Amino acid sequence: MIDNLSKGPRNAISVKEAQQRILSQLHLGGNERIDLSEARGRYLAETILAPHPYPHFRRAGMDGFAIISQDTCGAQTDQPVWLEIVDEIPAGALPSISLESGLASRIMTGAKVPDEADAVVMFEMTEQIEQGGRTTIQIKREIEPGKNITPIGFEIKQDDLLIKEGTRISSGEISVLATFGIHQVLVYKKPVVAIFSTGSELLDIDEALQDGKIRNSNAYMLACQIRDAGGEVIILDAIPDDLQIAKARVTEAFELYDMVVTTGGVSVGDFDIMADLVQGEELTLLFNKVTMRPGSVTTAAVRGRKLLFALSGNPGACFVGCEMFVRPAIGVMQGKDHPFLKEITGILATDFNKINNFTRFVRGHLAYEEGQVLVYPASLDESSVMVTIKDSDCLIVIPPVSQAVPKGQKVQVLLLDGSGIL
Ligand SMILES: Nc1nc2c(c(=O)[nH]1)N[C@H]1C(S)=C(S)[C@@H](COP(=O)(O)OP(=O)(O)OC[C@H]3O[C@@H](n4cnc5c(N)ncnc54)[C@H](O)[C@@H]3O)O[C@H]1N2
Ligand code: MOO
Ligand SMILES: [Mg+2]
Repeated sequence: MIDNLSKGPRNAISVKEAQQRILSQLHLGGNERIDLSEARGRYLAETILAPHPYPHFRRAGMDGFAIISQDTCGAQTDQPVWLEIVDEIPAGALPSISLESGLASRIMTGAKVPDEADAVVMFEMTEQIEQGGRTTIQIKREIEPGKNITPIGFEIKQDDLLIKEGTRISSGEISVLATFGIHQVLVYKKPVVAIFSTGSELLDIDEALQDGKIRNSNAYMLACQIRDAGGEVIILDAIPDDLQIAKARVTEAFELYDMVVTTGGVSVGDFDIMADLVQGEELTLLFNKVTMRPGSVTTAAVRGRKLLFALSGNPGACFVGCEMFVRPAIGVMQGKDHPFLKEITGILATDFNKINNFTRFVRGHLAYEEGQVLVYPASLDESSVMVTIKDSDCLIVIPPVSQAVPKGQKVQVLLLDGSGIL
């Protein structure tokens, strides 16, 4: 007879407690210097201060004329002032003439303003007239000092904090770094995560369907989630339901990679080998039951400084387990300050009738209606259901309740990638 108790006792702990146990094991990964053009999505491993102010010269904000504003004192429609144009300054060039009262320089947007000028008047506010071999402009109103000039350091002063260590690099950060000539950056190495699926029922995605078997969708779903979280993925061949083979393969993966994520075989079934594997002496179990649904059987263990996440085989549970535990772990290893899914408050758009004794993370989608964030639970939300993951941009948190949660109730909502408001 097969002894299910060999899978060891299961003491359910809360999601928060499970996350804390994981955090306590995590350490920052190594770092590497890479080209800025390769840095999108990476996490900075250094804090960067501004090496110079930005802009670093007084910059014209309009195409027009650099002038001394005092010269326009008293100017009005019937009493224009006349200034002589003595220079032309394209962007990238330097003024070649010092301005004095009565003189103006043509200047283009982005060009350095002559030191003596304190305003730029745009072309449209002037009239150019040739008289006596001189080119002059007529200005019919007073121009205030500073007009259309961006002062030195307007955006950033020298030594200002540019980007803090642990920041994820996206277009805005790339723009800042490029501006300051920081063409290479120190970033955390991406943790290399091995993905194993377990289950003798699994076919690879290019195999023909067979009766009783299914294609291994979880490995590819997980690979996507892990890459989104900033990890590098190695999808390893699926493991049949054989404890000795699984042990050998997982041990090998620990030697080669920074983290191991498995899917399937963590429940109490006769062939649920992961539940036994995490009880082995090389591993220290962190938890094997969490008061959440889906994903109650989510299991985590540590070997040396490396983590093993044994996620459920049920696609819904596998997805949620990865979002709640694997994603934050990868974030922390790259110095991310707030590694957990972002949380907002939303309003439940339909009744939620399932009674739970565990906290439920219900797949759903957000809608903005009349200034409010409404959340719609997915029609099919069981742990085993795969198809509604693609329609979800959030997880609706339904705490343990003994009654249905009515439409209109405020609920906590965790935002998934693609919610558009991350
Ligand atoms: N007697 C009990 N049975 C079950 C319990 C329980 O408490 N007592 N828990 C149920 C819950 S809840 C879940 S969740 C599942 C967890 O199952 P496992 O993690 O052991 O996963 P498997 O048994 O290997 O597979 C479950 C399901 O998922 C399919 N699967 C597995 N791997 C993949 C994959 N890579 N891609 C797509 N689908 C996959 C597998 O074929 C099964 O249908 O246990 C319940 N049972
Ligand atoms: O572990 Mo199961 O997903 O709780 O439903
Ligand atoms: Mg099972």
